Amino acid sequence: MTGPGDGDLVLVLNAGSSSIKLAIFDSALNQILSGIADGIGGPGTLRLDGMKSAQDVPDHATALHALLKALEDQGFPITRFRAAGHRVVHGGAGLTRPVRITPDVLAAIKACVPLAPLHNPHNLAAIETLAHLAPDLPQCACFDTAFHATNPEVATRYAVPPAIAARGIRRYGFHGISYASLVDGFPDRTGHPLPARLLAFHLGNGASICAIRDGQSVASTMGYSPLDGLTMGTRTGEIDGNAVLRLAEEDGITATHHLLNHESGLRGLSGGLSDMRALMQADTPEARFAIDHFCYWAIRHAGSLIAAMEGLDAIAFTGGIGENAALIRSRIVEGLGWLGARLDAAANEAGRPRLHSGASTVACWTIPAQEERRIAADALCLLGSP
Ligand SMILES: Nc1ncnc2c1ncn2[C@@H]1O[C@H](COP(=O)(O)OP(=O)(O)O)[C@@H](O)[C@H]1O
Ligand SMILES: CC(=O)OP(=O)(O)O
Ligand SMILES: [Mg+2]
Repeated sequence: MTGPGDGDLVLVLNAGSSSIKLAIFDSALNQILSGIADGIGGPGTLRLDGMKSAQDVPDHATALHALLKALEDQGFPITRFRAAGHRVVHGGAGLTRPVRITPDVLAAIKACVPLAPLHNPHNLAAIETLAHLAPDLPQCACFDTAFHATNPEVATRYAVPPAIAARGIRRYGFHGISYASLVDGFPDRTGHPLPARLLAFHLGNGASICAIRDGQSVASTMGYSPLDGLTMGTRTGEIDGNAVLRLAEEDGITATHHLLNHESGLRGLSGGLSDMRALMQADTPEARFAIDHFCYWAIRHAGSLIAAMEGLDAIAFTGGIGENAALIRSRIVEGLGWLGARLDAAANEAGRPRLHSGASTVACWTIPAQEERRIAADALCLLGSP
């Protein structure tokens, strides 16, 4: 089947820890279609351009195949695309720009699997599935770590001897495609130029904060892997290395890995719920404590990042929680009230772009994450004119 735009369509796949998002763009970056499989690991849903179907999505492979089948049913078989672009969460120290996928790049992404165990395997699986279905399709990768390549060494270095740092034991930072798209989209969304000191909260299943100074990342709450920093859906966030060593000694490495990455965070605190929407509806003391913990640590880490960029001009919220959960935004901004941040309650409830009241000395915004558009733009840039 052919149609308008054939030959210039780019398919973007964004595999997160609990969802796979998909989008199709033409060469002018118009979004032609979007889809998502979410709730992976349980009774999830599949949506393609608003059409929703409940579907059991036990794992990422099932979700990806279901999405590709739904695309084909809509007249978009894989052969219709000029290229595919992927979000790849960990690019290590070497992959700091978007790249065409080659065997060497694939090997470098594989080498980063231990650093992002909840993500890189799914990103790789998406690349390999498409390569199997369409061996001639050019594929590109954009890296969540890349935006943080501008962090000063003092921010990325752990206080370990040089030989250990040389083994790649350092902070990288993640959600960089989201932050890069936030920087790009800020003026259009807000009607204001990018402020000098912007604190960006990417709050989704994974969550982080980034200090953005003059458009560049100077510090992030995430470290060596996407486990560090804030309390997350199923990840601990910051935890003392000696506590990890004790758990590994007593329970073994596999069990400890599973505990820290899959059974902790909101899920561990609440006794089973990792999803913020579900937690906000569950009126139990455990659910309330999990929400308190999430907000408290977001506020505490925010303080550290504000210090790293020597003050604050504006705050931006993005990601599934940041864009949709008015309660969480208001709790976090209240916690930063000592800086002069004040919300307009009605604007916050309505999830408007501008959230701050006239009395606020800090501007507060919601900015939808546009990871897929950014990946498509980078892929088109790499491919050049058709
Ligand atoms: N209306 C809403 N209210 C509260 N939380 C929401 C809402 N919509 C989505 N979320 C939360 O956003 C999180 C998922 O964010 P998302 O950025 O899509 O995840 P991922 O990290 O998998 O990309 C979940 O905790 C979900 O409950
Ligand atoms: C890096 C990361 O945590 O990604 P996600 O929020 O998609 O899980
Ligand atoms: Mg995400």
